[in-house]
Amino acid sequence: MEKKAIHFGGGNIGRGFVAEFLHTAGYEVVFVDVMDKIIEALQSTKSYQVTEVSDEGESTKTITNYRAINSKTHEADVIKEISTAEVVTCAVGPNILKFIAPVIAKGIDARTDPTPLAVIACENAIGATDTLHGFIKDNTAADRLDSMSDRARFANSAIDRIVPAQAADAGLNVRIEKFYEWAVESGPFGERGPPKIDAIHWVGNLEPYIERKLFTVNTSHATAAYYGYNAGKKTIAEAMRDESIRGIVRDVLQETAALIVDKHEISSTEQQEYVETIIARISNHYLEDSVERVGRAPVRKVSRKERFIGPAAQLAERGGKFDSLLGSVEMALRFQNVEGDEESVELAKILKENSPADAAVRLTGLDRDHPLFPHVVKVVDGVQSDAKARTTAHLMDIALN
Ligand SMILES: NC(=O)C1=CN([C@@H]2O[C@H](COP(=O)(O)OP(=O)(O)OC[C@H]3O[C@@H](n4cnc5c(N)ncnc54)[C@H](O)[C@@H]3O)[C@@H](O)[C@H]2O)C=CC1
Ligand SMILES: O=P(O)(O)OC[C@H]1O[C@](O)(CO)[C@@H](O)[C@@H]1O
Repeated sequence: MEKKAIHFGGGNIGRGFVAEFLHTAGYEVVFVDVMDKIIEALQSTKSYQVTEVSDEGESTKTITNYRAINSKTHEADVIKEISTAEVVTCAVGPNILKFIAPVIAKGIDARTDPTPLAVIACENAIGATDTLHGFIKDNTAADRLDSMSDRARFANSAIDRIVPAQAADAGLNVRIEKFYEWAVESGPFGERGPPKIDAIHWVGNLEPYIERKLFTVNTSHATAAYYGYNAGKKTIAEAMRDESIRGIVRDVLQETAALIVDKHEISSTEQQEYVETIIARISNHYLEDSVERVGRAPVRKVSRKERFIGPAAQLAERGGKFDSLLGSVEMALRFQNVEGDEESVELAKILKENSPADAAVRLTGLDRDHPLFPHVVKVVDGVQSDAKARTTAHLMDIALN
């Protein structure tokens, strides 16, 4: 029988990365999404194209052998598919995991296949599969929990490929960078071993991979996005052409490199080479990547385990330098009320309605006695004071005219 993988989220990374590699590995891919437009497009086509863009030119692959189900309207079909699949992946965004968990839980519960399902969340977050697993357990009957590992195994992953927003007329086709990295824990699959997916680099310990990726790629990318946005730049490539922003990105990466080299078995030479690769990748002018896309969801991005506070907190605990990271936090806090980004509206509200210390707790989740906390409060205070000064100036303007 043909191998089958169920993938939640038919968006950019879903179509342009996960499905591409599942397809190459010989899987039939069943996309699950809640967006009618994406589902209808996937149901009414037999193929779409993934085009890699780099200095070396363009190369296109055709993806076929897929189906699509709308989980909003056809939940029972999704459950049935999961009950007979080998793999479930998702790329829906870390905040959506709780919404896809109930249907996955039902699909897992309905399994009779002796080989456990492999569940791999492909989100930009530390321990995203563990988070999903937690929600799945919450949606499983208590008397079925002990035997769940007979029906499913859960492996965390680190996923890296820049897939910008696509042109309005692109349809299902995706333009992406050539570079990719997909590291997944092998341990959860035990003696039976993980599924055969050649693009995956199976690793015993994921922490060095996910921390190196999140605290280098995503820290630098988001730094360029927030500084770029506040300087009126349109794209990441444009921000990176600005010498001062490029210098700041390098300063931030020096701080995270110190942590990565100190904490993991990665030499400073190796980390420096990685940094150079990442700077070249995020400067790629072949990808039209807007500062708004890369800066999206600022509340998530300033949270405790994420790309700025995560490394800054660890550096503060180790007596390291973290002031450039605080600069990125400040710029992230200034990413407010951006059109189409709900979290940027929520961020503005939190900053308006709370004292500096309370806003710092709500946004970063840092304990008040953490060594980083007073530094973050100072940054929050500065951003709030600027906002108040701008409001006062605006009101005076209205009164005078
Ligand atoms: N775009 C990129 O360069 C990269 C993105 N990622 C991660 O991949 C994830 C997805 O990112 P993108 O593909 O860029 O976003 P996207 O917005 O293009 O795709 C997300 C998809 O999830 C779908 N979705 C939302 N709620 C759903 C639900 N309840 N059930 C099923 N589908 C649902 C959306 O309709 C959309 O099609 C995020 O966690 C992101 O951090 C990771 C590495 C690179
Ligand atoms: O939703 P997030 O965390 O911004 O995830 C997407 C990010 O991941 C990256 O692909 C890096 O792997 C960036 O291109 C992109 O900004």
